Amino acid sequence: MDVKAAQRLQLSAVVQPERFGRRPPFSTCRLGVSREPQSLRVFVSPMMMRRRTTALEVSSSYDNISGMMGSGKTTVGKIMSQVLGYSFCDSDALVEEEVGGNSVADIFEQHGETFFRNKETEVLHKLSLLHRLVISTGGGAVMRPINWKYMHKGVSVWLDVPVEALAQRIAAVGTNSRPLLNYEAGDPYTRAFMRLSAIFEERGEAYANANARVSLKKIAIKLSKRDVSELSPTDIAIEALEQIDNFLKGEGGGYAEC
Ligand SMILES: Nc1ncnc2c1ncn2[C@@H]1O[C@H](COP(=O)(O)OP(=O)(O)O)[C@@H](O)[C@H]1O
Ligand SMILES: O=C(O)C1=C[C@@H](OP(=O)(O)O)[C@@H](O)[C@H](O)C1
Repeated sequence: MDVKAAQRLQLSAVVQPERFGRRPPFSTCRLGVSREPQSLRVFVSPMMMRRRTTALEVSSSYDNISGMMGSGKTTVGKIMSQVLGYSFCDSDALVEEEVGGNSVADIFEQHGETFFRNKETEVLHKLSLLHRLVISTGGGAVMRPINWKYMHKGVSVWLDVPVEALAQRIAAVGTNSRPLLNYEAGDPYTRAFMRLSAIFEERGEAYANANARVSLKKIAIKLSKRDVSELSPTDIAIEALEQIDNFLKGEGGGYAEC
């Protein structure tokens, strides 16, 4: 994170902006690290556009981010982990590690989707036993109820990004690493758009199981941006942290939405 972005977050003494320049951007996790006490609390004073300095008290020490492929779970999750001083985990990367370093695309090709999904569930189970983590889950993790059992051990955040924006991002980077997207004909944008629309149709309700929904359309309105493409990952991370804060303050009181 650059210094300017850190300043916008108005980080407290606990998370010093100047530390961002010297530390690696985030620390990654490995499965099997020892547990830390659940009571450990992190106090951050980020925020916000309204120049309000709020103490964000994260009493849950495990946050997971869901959302469609390309929604920015990894990009935004790394920023969140840095702000919170947590480790960052990408569940896809852990599945790859468990399957001997094969890429997700190779795992799909060699073993099939069910094998991948079983490994993903195993990884989410293991991660749910750890603390002080921000986890970027694979986009399809929301489909299995058993995964929600694990994801609800912490606070879950849904990054809700319009399909058009997802398709633009994915068309820019290609579909090679995302096996569910790479077999439609047509130009890269149309291909991604068609597949993502169909997948979102199937999954929309499952994403809504998250504790907090971070809608990029709503953030764009709030920040007077013309379009969600004008939002930076930091804008989105800030909103996600605020939504977590809202959820924790009203815990038991339902869904947090921006
Ligand atoms: N807010 C954003 N604006 C523009 N591009 C973004 C944004 N967030 C992520 N991206 C880009 O979109 C692509 C997918 O992001 P990534 O974080 O890998 O998504 P996910 O982990 O949800 O699949 C990457 O190329 C990333 O640089
Ligand atoms: O949506 C999905 O079903 C998938 C999303 C991918 O993760 P990302 O969302 O990180 O791309 C990866 O887990 C796999 O390709 C399947």
